[in-house]
Amino acid sequence: MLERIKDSFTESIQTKIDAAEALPESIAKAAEMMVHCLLGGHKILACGNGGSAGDAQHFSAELLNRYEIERPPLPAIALSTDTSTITAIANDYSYDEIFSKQILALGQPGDILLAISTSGNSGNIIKAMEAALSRDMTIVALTGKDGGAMAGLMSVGDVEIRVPSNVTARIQEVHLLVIHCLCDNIDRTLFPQDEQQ
Ligand SMILES: O=C(CO)[C@@H](O)[C@H](O)[C@H](O)[C@H](O)COP(=O)(O)O
Ligand SMILES: [Zn+2]
Repeated sequence: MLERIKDSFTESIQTKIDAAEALPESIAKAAEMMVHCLLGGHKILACGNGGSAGDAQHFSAELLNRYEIERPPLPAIALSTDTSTITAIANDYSYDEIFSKQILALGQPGDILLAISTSGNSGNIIKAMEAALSRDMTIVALTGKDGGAMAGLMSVGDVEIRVPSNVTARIQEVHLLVIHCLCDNIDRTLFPQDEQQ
Protein backbone atom coordinates (compact mmCIF):
# COMPACT_ATOMS: atom_id res chain seq x y z
CA MET A 1 0.00 0.00 0.00
CA LEU A 2 2.87 2.41 0.67
CA GLU A 3 4.03 1.99 -2.93
CA ARG A 4 0.49 2.58 -4.16
CA ILE A 5 0.27 5.80 -2.15
CA LYS A 6 3.63 6.97 -3.50
CA ASP A 7 2.48 6.13 -7.04
CA SER A 8 -0.63 8.27 -6.57
CA PHE A 9 1.55 11.23 -5.56
CA THR A 10 3.90 10.65 -8.50
CA GLU A 11 1.02 10.37 -10.96
CA SER A 12 -0.63 13.51 -9.58
CA ILE A 13 2.63 15.48 -9.80
CA GLN A 14 3.25 14.26 -13.37
CA THR A 15 -0.28 15.21 -14.44
CA LYS A 16 0.30 18.69 -13.02
CA ILE A 17 3.63 18.96 -14.89
CA ASP A 18 1.88 17.93 -18.13
CA ALA A 19 -0.95 20.39 -17.43
CA ALA A 20 1.55 23.21 -16.77
CA GLU A 21 2.71 22.75 -20.39
CA ALA A 22 -0.75 22.37 -21.92
CA LEU A 23 -3.11 24.68 -20.04
CA PRO A 24 -1.73 28.18 -19.17
CA GLU A 25 -3.10 29.88 -22.32
CA SER A 26 -6.62 28.51 -21.93
CA ILE A 27 -6.62 29.31 -18.19
CA ALA A 28 -5.51 32.90 -18.91
CA LYS A 29 -8.23 33.23 -21.58
CA ALA A 30 -10.88 31.88 -19.17
CA ALA A 31 -9.74 34.31 -16.44
CA GLU A 32 -9.95 37.20 -18.93
CA MET A 33 -13.52 36.17 -19.81
CA MET A 34 -14.43 36.04 -16.12
CA VAL A 35 -12.92 39.47 -15.43
CA HIS A 36 -14.85 40.93 -18.38
CA CYS A 37 -18.05 39.25 -17.10
CA LEU A 38 -17.62 40.55 -13.53
CA LEU A 39 -16.68 44.09 -14.66
CA GLY A 40 -19.89 44.13 -16.72
CA GLY A 41 -21.97 43.42 -13.62
CA HIS A 42 -22.63 39.81 -14.62
CA LYS A 43 -22.19 36.60 -12.60
CA ILE A 44 -20.72 33.13 -12.84
CA LEU A 45 -22.85 29.98 -12.42
CA ALA A 46 -20.92 26.76 -11.65
CA CYS A 47 -21.96 23.11 -11.82
CA GLY A 48 -20.57 19.57 -11.65
CA ASN A 49 -21.36 16.11 -10.22
CA GLY A 50 -19.76 14.35 -7.25
CA GLY A 51 -16.25 15.67 -6.67
CA SER A 52 -16.89 18.26 -9.38
CA ALA A 53 -19.94 19.52 -7.44
CA GLY A 54 -17.46 20.14 -4.62
CA ASP A 55 -15.20 21.96 -7.09
CA ALA A 56 -18.11 24.15 -8.27
CA GLN A 57 -18.85 25.05 -4.64
CA HIS A 58 -15.17 25.64 -3.90
CA PHE A 59 -15.02 28.13 -6.80
CA SER A 60 -18.18 30.02 -5.78
CA ALA A 61 -16.98 30.20 -2.16
CA GLU A 62 -13.69 31.76 -3.24
CA LEU A 63 -15.55 34.40 -5.25
CA LEU A 64 -18.34 35.13 -2.77
CA ASN A 65 -16.01 35.30 0.23
CA ARG A 66 -12.40 35.85 -0.85
CA TYR A 67 -9.39 33.99 -2.26
CA GLU A 68 -6.06 35.39 -0.98
CA ILE A 69 -6.45 39.16 -0.83
CA GLU A 70 -8.96 41.44 0.88
CA ARG A 71 -11.50 42.55 -1.70
CA PRO A 72 -15.26 42.98 -2.12
CA PRO A 73 -17.40 39.84 -2.61
CA LEU A 74 -17.84 38.77 -6.24
CA PRO A 75 -21.02 37.21 -7.69
CA ALA A 76 -21.02 33.44 -8.25
CA ILE A 77 -23.59 30.69 -7.64
CA ALA A 78 -22.92 26.94 -7.32
CA LEU A 79 -25.95 25.13 -8.76
CA SER A 80 -25.31 21.93 -6.77
CA THR A 81 -26.23 23.30 -3.33
CA ASP A 82 -30.02 23.68 -3.16
CA THR A 83 -31.23 20.17 -2.32
CA SER A 84 -34.93 21.13 -2.37
CA THR A 85 -34.64 22.45 -5.92
CA ILE A 86 -32.40 19.61 -7.10
CA THR A 87 -34.60 16.84 -5.66
CA ALA A 88 -37.77 18.44 -7.02
CA ILE A 89 -36.37 18.74 -10.54
CA ALA A 90 -34.89 15.22 -10.47
CA ASN A 91 -38.13 13.77 -9.07
CA ASP A 92 -40.58 15.62 -11.33
CA TYR A 93 -38.50 15.85 -14.54
CA SER A 94 -35.11 14.13 -14.70
CA TYR A 95 -31.66 14.21 -13.16
CA ASP A 96 -30.38 15.55 -16.47
CA GLU A 97 -32.33 18.78 -15.90
CA ILE A 98 -31.16 19.65 -12.34
CA PHE A 99 -28.77 22.34 -13.58
CA SER A 100 -30.39 23.39 -16.86
CA LYS A 101 -33.68 24.45 -15.22
CA GLN A 102 -31.77 26.59 -12.70
CA ILE A 103 -29.80 28.16 -15.56
CA LEU A 104 -32.98 28.92 -17.51
CA ALA A 105 -34.29 30.69 -14.38
CA LEU A 106 -31.13 32.51 -13.28
CA GLY A 107 -28.91 32.87 -16.35
CA GLN A 108 -28.66 36.24 -18.10
CA PRO A 109 -26.79 37.28 -21.25
CA GLY A 110 -23.20 38.08 -20.27
CA ASP A 111 -23.13 35.55 -17.42
CA ILE A 112 -20.62 32.67 -17.56
CA LEU A 113 -21.28 28.98 -16.95
CA LEU A 114 -18.36 27.15 -15.33
CA ALA A 115 -19.15 23.55 -16.38
CA ILE A 116 -17.01 20.87 -14.69
CA SER A 117 -16.82 17.22 -15.82
CA THR A 118 -13.86 14.87 -15.99
CA SER A 119 -15.45 12.75 -18.74
CA GLY A 120 -17.16 15.58 -20.59
CA ASN A 121 -20.15 13.29 -20.96
CA SER A 122 -22.42 13.87 -17.95
CA GLY A 123 -25.96 14.42 -19.25
CA ASN A 124 -26.87 17.18 -16.81
CA ILE A 125 -23.72 19.13 -17.68
CA ILE A 126 -24.46 18.83 -21.41
CA LYS A 127 -28.00 20.11 -20.79
CA ALA A 128 -26.58 22.90 -18.60
CA MET A 129 -24.34 24.01 -21.48
CA GLU A 130 -27.28 23.96 -23.90
CA ALA A 131 -29.35 26.06 -21.47
CA ALA A 132 -26.46 28.53 -21.05
CA LEU A 133 -26.11 28.92 -24.81
CA SER A 134 -29.85 29.55 -25.10
CA ARG A 135 -29.45 32.39 -22.56
CA ASP A 136 -26.52 33.95 -24.51
CA MET A 137 -24.09 33.05 -21.75
CA THR A 138 -20.51 32.03 -22.44
CA ILE A 139 -18.96 28.79 -21.20
CA VAL A 140 -15.76 27.87 -19.42
CA ALA A 141 -15.54 24.05 -19.45
CA LEU A 142 -13.17 22.11 -17.21
CA THR A 143 -12.82 18.65 -18.76
CA GLY A 144 -10.39 15.75 -19.15
CA LYS A 145 -9.93 12.56 -21.20
CA ASP A 146 -11.04 13.38 -24.80
CA GLY A 147 -13.35 16.22 -23.76
CA GLY A 148 -16.39 14.03 -24.45
CA ALA A 149 -19.61 15.52 -25.79
CA MET A 150 -18.84 18.82 -24.04
CA ALA A 151 -15.97 19.46 -26.46
CA GLY A 152 -18.43 19.35 -29.37
CA LEU A 153 -20.61 22.06 -27.79
CA MET A 154 -17.88 24.68 -27.50
CA SER A 155 -18.21 27.71 -29.78
CA VAL A 156 -16.03 30.74 -30.51
CA GLY A 157 -15.88 32.78 -27.31
CA ASP A 158 -16.08 29.72 -25.07
CA VAL A 159 -13.02 28.07 -23.51
CA GLU A 160 -12.37 24.41 -22.76
CA ILE A 161 -9.61 23.65 -20.24
CA ARG A 162 -8.92 19.94 -20.83
CA VAL A 163 -6.60 18.20 -18.39
CA PRO A 164 -4.24 15.81 -20.25
CA SER A 165 -5.14 12.63 -18.31
CA ASN A 166 -7.58 9.72 -18.53
CA VAL A 167 -7.82 9.18 -14.75
CA THR A 168 -10.82 10.82 -13.05
CA ALA A 169 -9.06 11.47 -9.72
CA ARG A 170 -5.95 12.96 -11.36
CA ILE A 171 -8.14 15.19 -13.56
CA GLN A 172 -10.04 16.43 -10.50
CA GLU A 173 -6.78 17.22 -8.71
CA VAL A 174 -5.76 19.47 -11.60
CA HIS A 175 -9.25 21.02 -11.84
CA LEU A 176 -8.81 22.33 -8.30
CA LEU A 177 -5.46 23.88 -9.22
CA VAL A 178 -7.03 25.44 -12.31
CA ILE A 179 -9.80 26.93 -10.12
CA HIS A 180 -7.18 28.48 -7.83
CA CYS A 181 -5.32 29.89 -10.87
CA LEU A 182 -8.58 31.43 -12.11
CA CYS A 183 -9.24 33.01 -8.70
CA ASP A 184 -5.67 34.33 -8.52
CA ASN A 185 -5.88 35.84 -12.04
CA ILE A 186 -9.27 37.43 -11.32
CA ASP A 187 -8.05 38.99 -8.05
CA ARG A 188 -4.76 40.28 -9.49
CA THR A 189 -6.51 41.80 -12.51
CA LEU A 190 -9.45 43.38 -10.70
CA PHE A 191 -7.54 44.55 -7.60
CA PRO A 192 -3.91 45.17 -8.68
CA GLN A 193 -3.26 47.65 -5.83
CA ASP A 194 -3.65 44.80 -3.33
CA GLU A 195 -1.01 42.68 -5.09
CA GLN A 196 1.64 43.15 -2.40
CA GLN A 197 -0.54 41.86 0.47
O1 LIG B 1 -15.07 12.37 -7.00
C1 LIG B 1 -15.32 11.41 -7.70
C2 LIG B 1 -14.25 10.55 -8.23
O2 LIG B 1 -13.00 10.99 -7.78
C3 LIG B 1 -16.74 11.06 -8.07
O3 LIG B 1 -17.64 11.57 -7.08
C4 LIG B 1 -17.10 11.65 -9.45
O4 LIG B 1 -17.05 13.05 -9.36
C5 LIG B 1 -18.50 11.19 -9.87
O5 LIG B 1 -18.45 9.81 -10.18
C6 LIG B 1 -19.06 11.97 -11.06
O6 LIG B 1 -20.40 11.57 -11.30
C7 LIG B 1 -18.24 11.84 -12.34
O7 LIG B 1 -18.81 12.71 -13.31
P1 LIG B 1 -17.96 13.35 -14.50
O8 LIG B 1 -16.68 13.90 -13.94
O9 LIG B 1 -17.73 12.27 -15.51
O10 LIG B 1 -18.87 14.45 -15.05
ZN1 LIG C 1 -13.16 12.17 -5.84
